[in-house]
Amino acid sequence: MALSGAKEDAREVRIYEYLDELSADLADYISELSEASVKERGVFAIALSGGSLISLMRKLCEAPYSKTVDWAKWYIFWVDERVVGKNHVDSNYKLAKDGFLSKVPIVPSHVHSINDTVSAEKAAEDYEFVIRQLVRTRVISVSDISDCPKFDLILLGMGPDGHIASLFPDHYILDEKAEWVTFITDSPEPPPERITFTLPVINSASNVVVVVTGSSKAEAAHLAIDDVGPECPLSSPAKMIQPTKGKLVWYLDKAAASKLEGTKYSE
Ligand SMILES: O=C(O)[C@H](O)[C@@H](O)[C@H](O)[C@H](O)COP(=O)(O)O
Repeated sequence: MALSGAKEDAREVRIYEYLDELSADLADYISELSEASVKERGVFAIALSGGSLISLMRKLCEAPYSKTVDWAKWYIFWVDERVVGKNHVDSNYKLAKDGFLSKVPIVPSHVHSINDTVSAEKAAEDYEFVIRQLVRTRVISVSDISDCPKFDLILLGMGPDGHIASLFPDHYILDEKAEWVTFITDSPEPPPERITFTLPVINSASNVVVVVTGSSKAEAAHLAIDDVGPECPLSSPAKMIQPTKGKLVWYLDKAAASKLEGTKYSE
């Protein structure tokens, strides 16, 4: 049984006792979003993050999804990436390739990883250019209220400090409004050089899913999800996930949800 609570109309919090159950429901939800998007637009543009998210997506590589998902229509992007070689142990591309992409029949030319041969600044610029081209051809949709790309699904993890993508607390790039993709060279967590989608792009997505597990994230989850008023550090990046028109769903395990207020059981 999952706990769930609709905190606001377009925001839902799903809480699971067991990771296997979380993983199964996550696979089911992603496959539903893929089906809806392919039906509506003919494609599914999905942006991945790193961390434990990839292993929690494992059930998508299994039956029935391995056969039922229209993999040929998937286009893969990264919400954030470490500026290291594609074979480097820190590469989010490598993580996704080893744990997910190599196990499902996604068209290799639909996989859009960063240019790993240039500086962080240039990699961000190049990646934004790639995204702009795909917005032009409508592989990626466009927001009707901003000029931002509208990804069909953005998948995020969250760190114990409340960071999402490579948007860290108190960092000046939280205020970045002009760029779609930006870069940092001073990440508080190694490696220091990263590229990341900016908040306006994350908040323009049709769907945002944040997957958070473990007790070390409980306080950050509470601050991000609950209405904590002045207690909340204003710069909690996870609290800034507020899709303008899209739907936000939090997937939490019991440990990560242990400090949440007022969540009700549902069948
Ligand atoms: O590069 C990073 O800073 C991390 O990969 C980060 O983006 C990750 O998504 C969160 O820290 C959650 O990671 P876990 O789910 O593994 O805790």
